[in-house]
Amino acid sequence: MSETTNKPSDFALPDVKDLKPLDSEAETAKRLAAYRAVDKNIDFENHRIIGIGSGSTVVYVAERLGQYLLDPKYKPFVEKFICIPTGFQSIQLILDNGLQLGSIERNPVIDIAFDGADEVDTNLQLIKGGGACLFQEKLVSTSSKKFIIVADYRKWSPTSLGVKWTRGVPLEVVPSAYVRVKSDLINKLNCKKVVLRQGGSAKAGPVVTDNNNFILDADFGPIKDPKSLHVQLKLLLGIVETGLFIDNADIAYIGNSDGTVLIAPKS
Ligand SMILES: O=C[C@H](O)[C@H](O)[C@H](O)COP(=O)(O)O
Repeated sequence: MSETTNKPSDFALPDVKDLKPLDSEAETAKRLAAYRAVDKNIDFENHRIIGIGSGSTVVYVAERLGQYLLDPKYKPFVEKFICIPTGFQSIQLILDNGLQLGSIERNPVIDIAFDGADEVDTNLQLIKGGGACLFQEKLVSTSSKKFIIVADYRKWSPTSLGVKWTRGVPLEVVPSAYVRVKSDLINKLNCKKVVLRQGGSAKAGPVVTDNNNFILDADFGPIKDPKSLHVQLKLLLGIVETGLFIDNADIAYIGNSDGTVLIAPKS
């Protein structure tokens, strides 16, 4: 029987620099950040449990891992990886790229996790949850020995959080408590504006998270002390988790439009 020419051993892992640009500068920058983060941080011999986040940037993390899986040199390692998802979309990314799906219940300690962010400041404090996935993302990222952010240049804030991401801090709330939380945010925490996130044209009524909760977007303007705000928010009854990820990320890979990557380690 003759061998096909398209067998996996013909696969050559592409260098991100050699790939054609995508439809927009931002999309190309996302791919660059994600590929570079995977290339520089995966330890094929020692990593086994890998966290895969949510959103449009982490798509390229899963894609890159899928490419390693096709390369005979890396396949024996990557096929043993157990990937821990942060939500429904993340499960699909893992499966679509041929990776092995695991659960955080079976694998409560994660070697390394990758995720996107809506805003990243110079201390690597983050706003996340723009895609309504924050609770499971935080469960995975805080269970990881190393947590890596991948993002494009629009997410990097050299001043403070709340400057680039102006839609407000995403808060996952128990549905029956959303009116109470809204009122507490305004009256107790001087929040400027709170919006119950809506499904828009794709769904009549509010967004419902993977945990069957609602999302409130709470605008505090520029956030001087994200840690203290996070602690205050957690004291309000009804808030399950906040989109402020504090002292969690170890390093951020920020793709620039000129083809460079800003690598920001935790200080
Ligand atoms: O809820 C969504 C997540 O926190 C995402 O990781 C975040 O919104 C960044 O998404 P993207 O990579 O699409 O900008």
